Amino acid sequence: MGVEVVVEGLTKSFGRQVIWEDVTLTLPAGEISVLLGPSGTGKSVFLKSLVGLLRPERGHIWIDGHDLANCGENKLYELRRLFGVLFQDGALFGSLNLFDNVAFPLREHTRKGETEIRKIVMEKMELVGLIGAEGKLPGEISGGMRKRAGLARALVLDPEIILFDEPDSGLDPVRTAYLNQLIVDLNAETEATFLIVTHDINTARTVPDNIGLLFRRELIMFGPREMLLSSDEPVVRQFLNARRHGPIGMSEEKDVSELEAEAQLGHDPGVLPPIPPQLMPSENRIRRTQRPPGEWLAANGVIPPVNSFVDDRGRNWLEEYPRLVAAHLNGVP
Ligand SMILES: Nc1ncnc2c1ncn2[C@@H]1O[C@H](COP(=O)(O)OP(=O)(O)OP(=O)(O)O)[C@@H](O)[C@H]1O
Repeated sequence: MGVEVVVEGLTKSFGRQVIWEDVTLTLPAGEISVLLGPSGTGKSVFLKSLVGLLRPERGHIWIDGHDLANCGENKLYELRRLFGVLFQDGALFGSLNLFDNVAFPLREHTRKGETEIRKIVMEKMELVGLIGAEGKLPGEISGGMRKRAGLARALVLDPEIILFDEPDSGLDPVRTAYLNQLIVDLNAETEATFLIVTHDINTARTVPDNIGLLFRRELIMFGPREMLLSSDEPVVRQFLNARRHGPIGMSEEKDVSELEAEAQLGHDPGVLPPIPPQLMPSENRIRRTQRPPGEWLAANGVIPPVNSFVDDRGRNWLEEYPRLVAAHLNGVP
């Protein structure tokens, strides 16, 4: 089971440029969270801060009772081993084949022998669907395969927390759909705590248990998927509807006069589309941390847009989900 990550009052600046201030959130153990935000709002800086590659000025990152933001180098080294990170381009060594790339952390950080290393590498290659490609160099394979190889390498030390920096960048929509399914399946399999930075709205709407949004140097909102997907907050609606109209401007936030001019022209960030069902693991499995659809909405008295939770086969997951759970309890595969 993954570990909980509690971020408290975190602030990061470079010189006089404040990137974000007073960020507070909890990544619940074993759950999938997504972090959204316009370009340049510091999402990558946030991921790097979580693994201790950057040191924030203020605040805490609590993991297993240790404050990663304020600990010494030895403790930091130990805590870092809880993490697996998938960097944007896979961050593979160009001169090593995929096998050696994936084996690298094992050879570097463990005393395991080559037989055991081979067993672990092949197991992870199989998880990401790369069996047969071990001998290829990163330059000989597609971007999607490089991402999967990067993912196999991120998994190789059995991390409790996995960070994904734009796993879908540069992928076509079909490959993105495959990768999203792989992410959900991996979460079911490993039960690690996941944090995904993405610009892909479909990924954000269907994959996570929780969504956060960075804007104006702060975390505007962080909470259950259904909370964000039913939010009235203009910046949330603008982002999730991918609209020009709303507080987010071309390169920075719009000022009050620009927003007033938009309002006079009747432009707004758009109405909320139906909440899609959450992507389920393959083979009708249920993730241990999965919340039933509609749970947050019902608990908070929020009525979702019509046609929410209906999938492309016309099945309503408010009815389908309890059936699936009942089938599991009865041992039906
Ligand atoms: N090491 C650094 N030194 C100085 N400034 C930095 C450093 N790393 C990042 N920045 C600045 O921090 C800001 C946030 O960058 P970051 O890459 O985290 O944004 P992002 O939200 O991930 O953007 P994108 O969505 O475009 O990938 C940028 O203005 C960037 O120039």
